[in-house]
Order: sequence, then structure tokens, then C-alpha cells
Amino acid sequence: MNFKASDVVMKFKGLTALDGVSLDVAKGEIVGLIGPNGSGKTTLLNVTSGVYSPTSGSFSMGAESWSSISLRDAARRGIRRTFQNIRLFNSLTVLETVEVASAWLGTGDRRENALNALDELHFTQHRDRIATELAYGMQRRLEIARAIAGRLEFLLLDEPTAGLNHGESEEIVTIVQAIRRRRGCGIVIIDHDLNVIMNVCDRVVVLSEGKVIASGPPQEVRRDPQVIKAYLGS
Ligand SMILES: Nc1ncnc2c1ncn2[C@@H]1O[C@H](COP(=O)(O)OP(=O)(O)OP(=O)(O)O)[C@@H](O)[C@H]1O
Repeated sequence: MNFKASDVVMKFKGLTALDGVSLDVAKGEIVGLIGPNGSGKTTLLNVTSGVYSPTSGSFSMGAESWSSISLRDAARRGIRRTFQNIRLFNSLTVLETVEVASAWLGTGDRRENALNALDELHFTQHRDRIATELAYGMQRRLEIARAIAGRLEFLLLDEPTAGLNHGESEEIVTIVQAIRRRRGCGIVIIDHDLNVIMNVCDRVVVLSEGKVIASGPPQEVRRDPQVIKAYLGS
């Protein structure tokens, strides 16, 4: 389903983190969201996924529209996300970790959803390991498995390659492409690694001080003088 955010404003007391941001993501499209630190990228994911209610603006997906939504209702509609910092429960296995996420959704068979998500990420052989004991790169993959268990219409990835080496980042790129191919969902990916963004995205949206300053194919955005000035540098 196509997703649309229209004219979204998010104010935190005196600070305007999003200043009238609109974003369209088509079914099956991968959009990169880049911009300087503090430009509003994570805030846009937060208001889209129901972590915060925006000050104003609206959202729609398919035939449904809303101005504010809870995290769980967003997830039930298939708007799923990962977080910049991985938060895993102590002592749960990999399978249990994904099952908890799937149970929280409250729809479908939680075990079946969890097993399918692990299978999709080639993680099945690790299902009985304690999640917190996995290597960091694998924890990052587990975070994605958790976000795709069950209904998935629109996936938001917040810096999925943070802290990973080049090879591990390439794996994430492959995983993201496979998810799009299999599920046909729209995907938004925030990443500071421009190689990842250039490799995986159909389109790049650039935020600066809470506003969209550019949007277009990766190679075009890369040459945009405003983007170079605000983010890429010379
Ligand atoms: N819960 C909050 N309370 C107050 N201010 C916030 C809150 N969340 C974000 N902000 C502020 O909103 C602005 C945008 O932050 P945001 O985290 O969205 O930026 P970002 O582009 O994701 O940055 P980074 O690349 O560093 O992750 C920042 O000035 C930040 O301090």
C-alpha cells in the first residue's frame, strides 16, 4: 500500500523538529532519509510509527487516514520499525524475542510469524541462542526480524548499519532488498553510510532543520548544491 505523510509538524516545547514535512512512499519503493544530526529524521519515524503524536499534519496508507496513531495500532496496520539502539530482553532466546514482538501485535499465529521472519533472514539455525549473547551484527539482524514478523506494509529502518563493518553493512543491504522483493512493502531507511543509501534506495529525501530540502534519485540528490552545502560537504 502507498504511504503518505502530509505537512507534518512536530514541536518539542520551543523546538520545531519537523516543520511541514510531506513524504510519499509507493508500495515496493525504498526511500533513503538523510540529513545532518538533529535534522528530524528519527522524529519523522517516531511520528509515523506512533511513538509521538505530531503537533499537526496527517498520514494515510491505502484507503485509511489518520492524524495520530498509537504504536500498536500503527504496527497492526503493518507500519513496522526498528530502533537506532537495539533493546533486547535478557535471557530470551532469538525465537522468543521475535515471538514476543509478534505476540504484542496480537494478530496471526505468533510462533508461525516468528519462524517465518527468522527463516526470511536466514536466522533459523540460531533460534535457540540467547539473543543478548549474539554478536552485535547479528543483533542488528534480529532487530529487523522482529520488525517483519507478521503483517508488514511499510518498514522504517533507523540506522540499521550503525556500528557495523563494511561486510556486515552489505549483508543488511541484501536483506533489505530481499524484504522488498518478498513482501512488496514500502521501506524508509535512515543511514549515515552513504554507500548503503546509494546502493539500496530508489529515491533519497534530504531533511535539514526539519524541512525537506531535496528529493530524487540518489545520483541526482548527491549532486544537488543545497544538499552538498547542508549535509555532504564539498
Ligand atoms: N523527545 C524529544 N524531546 C525534545 N526534543 C527532541 C525529542 N526528540 C528529538 N528532539 C529534538 O528534535 C530535533 C530532531 O531530532 P532527531 O532525533 O529527529 O534528529 P535526527 O535527524 O534523527 O538526528 P541524528 O542523525 O543525530 O539521529 C533535535 O534537535 C532533537 O534534539
